[in-house]
Amino acid sequence: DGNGYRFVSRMLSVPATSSNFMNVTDILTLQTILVGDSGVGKTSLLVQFDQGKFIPGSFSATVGIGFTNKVVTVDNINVKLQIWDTAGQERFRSVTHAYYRDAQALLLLYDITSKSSFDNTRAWLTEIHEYAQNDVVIMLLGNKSDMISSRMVRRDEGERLAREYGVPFMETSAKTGVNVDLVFKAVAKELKHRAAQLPNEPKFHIHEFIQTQKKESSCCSFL
Ligand SMILES: Nc1nc2c(ncn2[C@@H]2O[C@H](COP(=O)(O)OP(=O)(O)OP(=O)(O)O)[C@@H](O)[C@H]2O)c(=O)[nH]1
Repeated sequence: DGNGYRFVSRMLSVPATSSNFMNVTDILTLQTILVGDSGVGKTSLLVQFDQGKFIPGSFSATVGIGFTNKVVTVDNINVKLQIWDTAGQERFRSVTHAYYRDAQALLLLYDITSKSSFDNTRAWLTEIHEYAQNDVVIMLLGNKSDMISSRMVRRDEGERLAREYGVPFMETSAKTGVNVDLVFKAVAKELKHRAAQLPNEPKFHIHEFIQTQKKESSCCSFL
């Protein structure tokens, strides 16, 4: 429909009852896109979310763009997340811009061990504002939170930047899986509530949800 949300109804061999109707027949398809500098861990985050695993030491930069479909259940509704994994390298930028427009959610990653990847989030945000929809859900993610001894960006710096951007923030680790499921769950919940708000359903607040659910690794206050 005009909102860019697609509902797919499947034929059922079992009769739909009021209790199973929403979660069996309706799939809400939502597009999410991962952006950020090359090497921040976009592909690794997606692999961890999709397959629950991390392949260490194998950095092969994404060429162009790829996608993964993953169904998550949110408030009894199956939400199909179509997650686009973009190449961080500059030379693929024009390819990936074309995908911003169709995204309902956009995850902007930096690497907590790389100050430049953090500084570059400003440039990424400028691109996002230029190419993405105005109401796109944006989340700022500081990835590689397991690499405590190499940390170059303090957690409070990430928090401050996210406040400035007016977007939710989390530190994640594609290696250990910390907060990875939560990222996608929060996105799916936010988008589901926007697309299908039931009459008596309380409003969903993504900032509060993340604040209460996220796990925080010990941060290096001496930095
Ligand atoms: N320790 C640690 N290493 C990570 C983490 N996430 C990614 N890595 C490593 O960082 C390197 C780059 O990860 P990728 O997932 O390929 O990065 P990318 O952002 O997809 O890179 P491009 O495809 O070039 O844009 C790989 O060697 C990963 O193993 C993490 O959370 N912790």
